[in-house]
Amino acid sequence: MDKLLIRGGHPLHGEVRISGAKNAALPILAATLLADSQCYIRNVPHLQDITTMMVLLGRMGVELVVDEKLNIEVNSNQVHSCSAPYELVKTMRASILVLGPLLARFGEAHVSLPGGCAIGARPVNLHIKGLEAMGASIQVENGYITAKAKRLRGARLCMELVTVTGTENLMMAAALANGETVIENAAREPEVVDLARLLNAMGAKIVGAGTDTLHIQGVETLHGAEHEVLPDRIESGTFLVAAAITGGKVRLHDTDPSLLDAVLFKLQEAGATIETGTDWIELDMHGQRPKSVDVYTAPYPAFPTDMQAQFFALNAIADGVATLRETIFENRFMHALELQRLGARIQIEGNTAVIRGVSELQAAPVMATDLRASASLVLAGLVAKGDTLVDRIYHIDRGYERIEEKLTLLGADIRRVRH
Ligand SMILES: CC(=O)N[C@H]1[C@@H](OP(=O)(O)OP(=O)(O)OC[C@H]2O[C@@H](n3ccc(=O)[nH]c3=O)[C@H](O)[C@@H]2O)O[C@H](CO)[C@@H](O)[C@@H]1O
Ligand SMILES: C=C(OP(=O)(O)O)C(=O)O
Repeated sequence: MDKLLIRGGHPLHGEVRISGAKNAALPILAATLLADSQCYIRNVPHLQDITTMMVLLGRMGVELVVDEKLNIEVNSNQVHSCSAPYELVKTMRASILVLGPLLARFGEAHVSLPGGCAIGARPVNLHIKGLEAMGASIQVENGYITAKAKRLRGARLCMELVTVTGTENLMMAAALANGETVIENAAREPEVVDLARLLNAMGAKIVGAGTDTLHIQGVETLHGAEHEVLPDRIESGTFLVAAAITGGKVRLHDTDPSLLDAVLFKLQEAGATIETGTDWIELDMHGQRPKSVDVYTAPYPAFPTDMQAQFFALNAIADGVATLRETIFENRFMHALELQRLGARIQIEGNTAVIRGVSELQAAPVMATDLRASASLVLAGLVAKGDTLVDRIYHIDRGYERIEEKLTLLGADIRRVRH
């Protein structure tokens, strides 16, 4: 099994290109199920989750042609199966995103329940409830969701809580429903907006993406379209923390600073100088140790839960005491125990962690438990004294494209080893 071996102590300097966003590319690939002609998707990141989504679509009969840059041509006119089997869904929760499109276009879907994961229970009850309100008949049996609907009908949906993939699933379903759907308390994440952009290019009538109320006028058919996936704001944030934690200076290209306000404010509070242009961000830490910063996660545009673990690592070596509150997932502090193995001083009570920064971390073997937890261990490894070996990095490969190559370009001493 692959591991990452990191020798800490090298401030990062240089430039790095940011990939397309995993959390936008996944719903976008699922949305191609809705089109009756070819879609062409550019800037797709090269990630394990993308491969899983392509395998899943391929099993249904979707034709995918991928070039060497991972631009993808997708044609879903030969779909012969509306099933998403457990063996694929269990490796990637985002497989649930095929439920809405399959039901809306083909009238049926048989999708494995994704189950919980390390960061929380993550039920999909609100996806199901929304589709039922749109007229679907749904049964949950033997670990599978079986949904049927001759044609979905528009409905007024008031979401009990803000759910990103829930909003995406219902928006895709509503695009082909009969009549108008209104989604209140919708997720405002940039990835939802990117998906709406593709759907509208396919002929959908969606108004309000990026606000908490979506109006979707259903249409009879959707056609193919071209789309460029937006930059990954979480990969961007992770590389900025890598620069900040090591006291370095890094410029990100092909990113979008406007998607990262909450994270950039926190990095400035930690002592970084930040400059931005339309598609670049430069962070300079001037060789200084970061100052502790409090973090409170909440739906966009507040501070993203997907950056909480990275700021945990930053605070572990910062000057001061920080309080981190995780409000989205009930079990997203799994990295804390591993960071403690590196010498971090952490106290946890419920959804709140108090981190007393230490001036130095000590290397140790550590184990990744989920995607962003692995990122936090890599970040800590970049500053820990000695060689940190990060195990179970298949988690990191789900969401970071060639992370060790990109960090090496910035001067980190990191390599993939097989033990
Ligand atoms: C592929 C993708 O885009 N993943 C992102 C998406 O996950 P995902 O869409 O799964 O996360 P949600 O926004 O749905 O989850 C938010 C909260 O709502 C709860 N909930 C959700 C749906 C539901 O039917 N019932 C329910 O109770 C969840 O358990 C969680 O506590 O948004 C999360 C929150 O920004 C991010 O961390 C993930 O990276
Ligand atoms: C939690 C994440 O992803 P997923 O929803 O795919 O598990 C993430 O990207 O941090």
